[in-house]
Amino acid sequence: MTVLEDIVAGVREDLAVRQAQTSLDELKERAARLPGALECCGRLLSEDRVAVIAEVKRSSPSKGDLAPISDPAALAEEYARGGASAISVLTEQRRFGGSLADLDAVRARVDVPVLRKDFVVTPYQVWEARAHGADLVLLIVAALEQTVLTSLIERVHSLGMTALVEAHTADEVRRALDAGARVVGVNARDLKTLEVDRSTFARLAPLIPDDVVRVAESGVRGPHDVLDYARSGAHAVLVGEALVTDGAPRRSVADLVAAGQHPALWSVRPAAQP
Ligand SMILES: O=P(O)(O)OC[C@@H](O)[C@@H](O)c1c[nH]c2ccccc12
Repeated sequence: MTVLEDIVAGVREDLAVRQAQTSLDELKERAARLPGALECCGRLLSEDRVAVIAEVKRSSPSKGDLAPISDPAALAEEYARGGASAISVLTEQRRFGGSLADLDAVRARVDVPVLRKDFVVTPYQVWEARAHGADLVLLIVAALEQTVLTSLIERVHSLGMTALVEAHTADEVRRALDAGARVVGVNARDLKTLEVDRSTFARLAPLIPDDVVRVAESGVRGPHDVLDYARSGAHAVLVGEALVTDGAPRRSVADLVAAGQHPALWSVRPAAQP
């Protein structure tokens, strides 16, 4: 069994417990009472800077506990003040220590778009995301059959949210695009082995057309990695560990945002020139 299969098996067990507690109709009623999801593609596609998506991440299967996050909403607020374009909240419990309560807390505090980061394999989880105020939902190509991927993307979009469709290989990028993804994330980490290879984004980005948002995920240690990803065509970067393990999240995000506006990017991003 790969790490990914193992995680998804645990997610399905936890999901069965929640489904027994909260019916789909209840989720739909909750979702109907909320303001609509925020538009995300335009924000992330802005041509004059690289958008930073900052992640609330307590632990990871590869590193174990990363940081004690006593107040996820306060952390998210610091990210937003530092200039984050969106906040990613891990809601997977067993390996990442997250929860829907973390998503609720963050949603209540910030005005920027919020991403539900989990191993979504059923429409119920998409409704959950919306009922808890998410604007974006992660869908991992490697965890989904093509027909399921296509229908989950349609479901996310039909609820007014945006799907961040994650790929790690050329074949997965093609599947994401075939399935209708408007935002494609290239994860430098192979979820089957947990190994990180930062060159993955540069190899796969050319397969993603310009009107699709290209997100570089994982492995950003600091501003130089943002610059590298941006030079390879990233519209946005998704950063977790480096932000939660450093004591100054607002400044760290601001440094990444500044790197994404660096003059060295003017040649690859003509629209950024003054
Ligand atoms: O902590 P990092 O290396 O900055 O990575 C963040 C994010 O990309 C990573 O958490 C992630 C990317 N895809 C995922 C899918 C599930 C869980 C987690 C992830």
